[in-house]
Amino acid sequence: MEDAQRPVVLILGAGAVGLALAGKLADVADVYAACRHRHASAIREGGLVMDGIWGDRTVGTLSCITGPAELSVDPDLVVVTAKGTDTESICREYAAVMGGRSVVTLQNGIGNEDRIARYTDRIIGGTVTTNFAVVGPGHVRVSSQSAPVVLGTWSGPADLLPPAIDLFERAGIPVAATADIRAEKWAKSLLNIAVNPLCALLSVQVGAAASPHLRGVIEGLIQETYAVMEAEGIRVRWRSADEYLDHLFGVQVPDFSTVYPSMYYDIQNRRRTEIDLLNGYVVALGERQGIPTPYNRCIAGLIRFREEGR
Ligand SMILES: NC(=O)c1ccc[n+]([C@@H]2O[C@H](COP(=O)([O-])OP(=O)(O)OC[C@H]3O[C@@H](n4cnc5c(N)ncnc54)[C@H](O)[C@@H]3O)[C@@H](O)[C@H]2O)c1
Ligand SMILES: CC(C)(CO)[C@@H](O)C(=O)[O-]
Repeated sequence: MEDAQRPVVLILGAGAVGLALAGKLADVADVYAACRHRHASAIREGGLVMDGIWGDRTVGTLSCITGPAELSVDPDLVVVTAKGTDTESICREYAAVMGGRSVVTLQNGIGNEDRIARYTDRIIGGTVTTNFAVVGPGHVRVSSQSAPVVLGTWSGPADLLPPAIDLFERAGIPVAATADIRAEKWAKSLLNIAVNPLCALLSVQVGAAASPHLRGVIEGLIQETYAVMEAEGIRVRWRSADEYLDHLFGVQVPDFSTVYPSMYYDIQNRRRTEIDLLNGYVVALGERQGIPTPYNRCIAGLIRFREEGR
């Protein structure tokens, strides 16, 4: 980044995660948020309203754009926070801006970095284990957090990562670097595979995962995911499905017990979900490896049924 003190950051697909991030980064960077008209007009009029654990405040210094023609500067860093269903379309729309730039993705699921790689070869993969929700136009809430943001180089030179870590740190966002971002993406996906589709299907908060009625389903989802990860040579910090399930039920479910996961809002708002990047991805890899994945296949089928608006 040219000016380490006040870089220019472009957030692509600013909704719950992207607007909250933009609000924090605006303290230390000139931030442009590519978002929809309803957010852009509310923020231009009254600023971005944030509440929750990242602070209650109104941010008046955030610039919103609704298309690349409105961007008058060259960003030092691009951060993709669109849903995985929109990765391809938003990258295509902003292709001229992304070319050759350093791009961070904070999206859930597996496969976004490979799509972004069609537009730049300087990619930082990331995970964010925090709950964000859109309260209304130009208003976001950050409710709970279970781990720092984790960033790691996906492709590109060794000097790509430190400025991004430094930027997040200066903005007051808890962040850690990893040498194995591919494993980290899977480690984060375990939580989303376990709770996102169930909470979306049942219209319940994450705490419902502790119910003994759901426990067997979640165990099945995670055991299958571990079998597929093992066949693919992916090793995460929890060495076995049981070790992860202890963390899930002992730490993550309590941390997020009173919030809805992002997929819940997609089903409520009749939008496509990220199921193909989560449970659907496990099913596809299972087919490739000859590993049966009936729990994930069932859950993915139920979500696809709901995506059809039924
Ligand atoms: N919400 C959470 O708590 C949470 C936590 C961790 C990770 N994530 C992940 O972060 C990503 C974003 O999630 P979210 O909850 O912020 O989703 P969101 O739907 O609230 O925000 C994405 C925004 O991008 C906008 N968008 C899409 N294409 C666009 C375009 N071409 N131009 C302008 N705007 C465009 C959408 O309209 C939407 O407002 C997902 O991968 C999600 O799984 C979410
Ligand atoms: C951490 C998480 C489950 C909490 O909201 C998030 O990844 C989500 O909503 O997808």
